Amino acid sequence: MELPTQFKAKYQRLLGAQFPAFLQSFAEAPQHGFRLNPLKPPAHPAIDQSRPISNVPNGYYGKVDGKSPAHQSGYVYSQEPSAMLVAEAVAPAPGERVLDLCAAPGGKSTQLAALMQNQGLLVANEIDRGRAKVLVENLERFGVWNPLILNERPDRLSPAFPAYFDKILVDAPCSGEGMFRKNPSATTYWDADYPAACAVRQREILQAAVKMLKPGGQLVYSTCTFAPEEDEQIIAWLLDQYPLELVALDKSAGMSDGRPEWADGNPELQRTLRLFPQSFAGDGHFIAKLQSTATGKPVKIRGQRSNVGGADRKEWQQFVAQNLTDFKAGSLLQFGEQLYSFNPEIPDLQGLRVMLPGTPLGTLKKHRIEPSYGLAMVLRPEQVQRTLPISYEQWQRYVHGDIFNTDAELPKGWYLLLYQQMPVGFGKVVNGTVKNFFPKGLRFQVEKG
Ligand SMILES: C[S@@+](CC[C@H](N)C(=O)[O-])C[C@H]1O[C@@H](n2cnc3c(N)ncnc32)[C@H](O)[C@@H]1O
Repeated sequence: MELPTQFKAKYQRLLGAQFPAFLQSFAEAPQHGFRLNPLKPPAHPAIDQSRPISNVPNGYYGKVDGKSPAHQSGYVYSQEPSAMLVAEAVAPAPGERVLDLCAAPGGKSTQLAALMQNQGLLVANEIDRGRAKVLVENLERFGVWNPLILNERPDRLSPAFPAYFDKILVDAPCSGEGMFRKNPSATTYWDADYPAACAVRQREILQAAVKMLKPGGQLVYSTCTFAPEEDEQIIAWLLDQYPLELVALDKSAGMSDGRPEWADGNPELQRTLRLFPQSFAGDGHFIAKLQSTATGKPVKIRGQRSNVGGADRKEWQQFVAQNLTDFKAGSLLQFGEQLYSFNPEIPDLQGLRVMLPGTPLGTLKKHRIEPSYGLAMVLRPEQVQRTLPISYEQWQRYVHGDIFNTDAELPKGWYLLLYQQMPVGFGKVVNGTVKNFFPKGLRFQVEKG
């Protein structure tokens, strides 16, 4: 790979003796990783789990097929190995209010939800609408319960969530130097001034983030760049501007301390974490964890109210009685024909660009409900009255959007389709045929191997 001359000169100066190994790392193949999903009941997809990633309980080196049943049903999530350490640094507890401010495509949000054991409130925001759609798909497939997914600028978000969150992650847009070997085209828009330009945007995002942090809450900031302007220098600025202090991050073999000498010399900057590809098997990353030392009372905000009328509520209750067992939705919300379960802790959504207010339950049709894919993704097989095990060939037909035949004796109704015990979506059985309800926008063809 051809690295920009000024990039090489900069890191030769900063890294000194470590520079040759750093440079050599760009010639090596990028690492791949995946996480198993602890929110889903244990299944045994044939996935090689022989190479665990340090400090990431469900993370492994290796590649998973994006067109496999394990991926489609949300049992695995592909993610770059270094990136997995970020959510581990956030370490949210079940029940907390957590914001992932720059969230798409959703690697860290899915991991945060897993660490929260689907309890509490996860707000995932993404400024870019196209990317926010992918975020919705990924959180839905992973089975995240009642996530609030927004498509907002950070400065428009902060008035809605004043001093609200226990934990905030800012996985900032950055110059992406740490990903050059995975994405060599990123080198073409790099120039010596690019990191400083990125830092301006990072400070704007952080100004909004700090306003949303509860007194005593924690903020994690991460980038996938080596640039001190976007890493230690941003943290030095935060410490200077706000009542925040650095929390030391756990480091195991191959993980490095932050470099105070690359910012204002504050020795506390060593508490941040750097991942260099010459010493850690993953891309370049920087992570810092800050604790608010502010004091103050929580601000009262107006909560979102349920807007579902008696008849539609009854329709949903009837669907539950006829199809589910031991399932409790949160508060109910209706957008158009769509019915959602939402977390009653969320603020009034008026004026916010909402991508998903919670878990999609179904579409309200005349006197019936069509269950959604999102509902299938949060259900365990034992929570459904009728399940239908399907073969690999039937699964291929299902994700392609085709109908397929089944036992002609099966009673008519909604069935949660299971491939090797993994729920893959709903189908409606009518006279020995399984009608396909796999969402049109997600359909794909599995290539013949
Ligand atoms: C490093 S990526 C996030 C990756 C994500 N956290 C994950 O783990 O999948 C940074 C994100 O910030 C978004 N972004 C770009 N400009 C932004 C801005 N001004 N404010 C907030 N987010 C921004 C980008 O669209 C991008 O999705």
